[in-house]
Amino acid sequence: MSPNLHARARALLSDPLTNKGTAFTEEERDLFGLHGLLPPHVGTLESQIVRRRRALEEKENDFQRYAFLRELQDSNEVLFHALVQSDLPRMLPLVYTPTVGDGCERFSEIWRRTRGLFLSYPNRERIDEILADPAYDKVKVIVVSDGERILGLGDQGAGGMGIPIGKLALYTACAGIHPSEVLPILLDLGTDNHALREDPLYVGWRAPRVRGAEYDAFVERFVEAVDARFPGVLLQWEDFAGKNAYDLLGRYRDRLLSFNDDIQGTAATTVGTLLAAVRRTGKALADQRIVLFGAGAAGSGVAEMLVQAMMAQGLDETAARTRIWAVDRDGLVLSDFPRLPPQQRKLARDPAEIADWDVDGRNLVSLHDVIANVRPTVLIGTSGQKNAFDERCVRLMADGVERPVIFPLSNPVSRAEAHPEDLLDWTDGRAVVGTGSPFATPGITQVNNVYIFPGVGLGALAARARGVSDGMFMAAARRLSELGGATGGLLPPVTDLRHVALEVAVAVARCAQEEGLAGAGSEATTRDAIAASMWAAAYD
Ligand SMILES: NC(=O)C1=CN([C@@H]2O[C@H](COP(=O)(O)OP(=O)(O)OC[C@H]3O[C@@H](n4cnc5c(N)ncnc54)[C@H](OP(=O)(O)O)[C@@H]3O)[C@@H](O)[C@H]2O)C=CC1
Ligand SMILES: CC(=O)C(=O)O
Ligand SMILES: [Mg+2]
Repeated sequence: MSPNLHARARALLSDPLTNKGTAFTEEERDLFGLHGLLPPHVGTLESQIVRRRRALEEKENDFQRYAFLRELQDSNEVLFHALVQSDLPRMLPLVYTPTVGDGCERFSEIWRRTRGLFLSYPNRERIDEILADPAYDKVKVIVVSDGERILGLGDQGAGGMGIPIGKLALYTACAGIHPSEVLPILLDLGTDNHALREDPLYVGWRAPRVRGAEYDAFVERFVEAVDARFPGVLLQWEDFAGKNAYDLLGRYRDRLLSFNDDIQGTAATTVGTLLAAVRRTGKALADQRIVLFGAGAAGSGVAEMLVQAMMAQGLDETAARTRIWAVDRDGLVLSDFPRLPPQQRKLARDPAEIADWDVDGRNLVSLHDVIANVRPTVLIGTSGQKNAFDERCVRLMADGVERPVIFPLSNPVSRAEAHPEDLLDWTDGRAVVGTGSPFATPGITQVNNVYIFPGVGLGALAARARGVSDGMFMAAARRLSELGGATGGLLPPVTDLRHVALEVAVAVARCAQEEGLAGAGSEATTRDAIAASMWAAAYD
């Protein structure tokens, strides 16, 4: 065998996109010179899944399982995805929330091999050069984060890379985007997490976060490089802190095929689930009184889409806004607050409206005060504040509302505003409960943007859309709201996420065409064509 063939054999085995491990056939072993590098047994993908599943379950805890799965992904992508797809309810909590939260916090501890791109501030002149690698020629979907607001865990610096990796694993699992077509990117502009900067194991750039004009210039350079290198790519902004999340979405949504998952994906998931929930409670969305706790990127996005959904049910904008109360760090958001972020201005209430409220809070109008005076029918948490929905608030809300709808959406589990079992207990089982992360409590729904983003991305790509509009997210929310019925849940179970992504994709592609953001009636956007384009894990 020539030295070239030896080198190629090793390259084949060490590239996770080409490695098949023991599943290389005898013919492939002859052809690629793999004899001796593999044990003699020739296995199948199915037998490999059994072996890896056994090893996975022998790990002591979920963090070890997460690390095991990450290593598997870095050594054999087909096997990793086949294992994930073989049992989504078991695997999703390991590769995604809640365990991905530990994965980000302990990213430096388990970093082993390259995956995706770290674009660090000191490398800002090299972005084009880094993206030029032919290994990325097929890339269609990018998920990018700067690691500043990872789930409800705050600034995780370079460790935030766990999120783009996890989200893209779901693009493959749910929307069938081939692993060679996805690229996780972490913009490493430093971290303000002092413990990380002082940790000798930290793998990121040890500097305070770059902010202001330099931050903007860096992101601009990144966007220009992406646009030039990957025309038509879909870019998902993920887990940026509130202000940057809004600024970047506003600046780039018309320049790149892009969306912010925390603002728009979460909104569509929540509105879709609420539309399904209110159908069950028998009262229109426009007749609900909705309290949002945590008016950052996710909460404000949810509020704006709720306004749109209520307007579609006949309310005018002013009336729709009167159905929503936003509570943030300083209590009920009021228009006379000195420093209101732009996304909260439209949500702020006039202090005159609450002049005759009975309030406990001394310096602020607390969640409890708002519940006592508003008597909400729906309570949504996007605050990252563990146990903020306490017994006193929940019992008060449930007093007089037959089916209180309560969604503690913050991730991971350690940041959830309430435990679903407590919510059911305090409401005598009457609450309609949705959580951001999975819980074992029967009868609750996981309300997570994984129900939306894979389908939105797939649909936008299939339609070759020029942008991702609010209308496309509304179409996604409406389609999602129709999918749960058959199974008795508000949303379909996690086992159906591929079907959900397909249905959402079809709705999104049609909407793009109707709105003139994509060519009309393309063959590529029929349900059959989109389904046929979805890759299922199997060896070539
Ligand atoms: N289920 C799902 O699909 C999704 C869930 N989420 C979850 O939502 C949470 C928030 O995410 P995101 O909106 O992007 O983050 P942001 O930081 O943008 O928003 C959080 C908001 O909560 C506010 N807040 C902080 N402390 C309190 C408090 N004690 N009481 C009331 N409000 C408070 C923050 O104020 P300040 O800025 O002053 O700290 C901020 O406005 C996270 O836990 C995330 O995991 C997000 C996206 C999707
Ligand atoms: C689910 C998600 O995107 C988040 O918690 O940030
Ligand atoms: Mg997110």
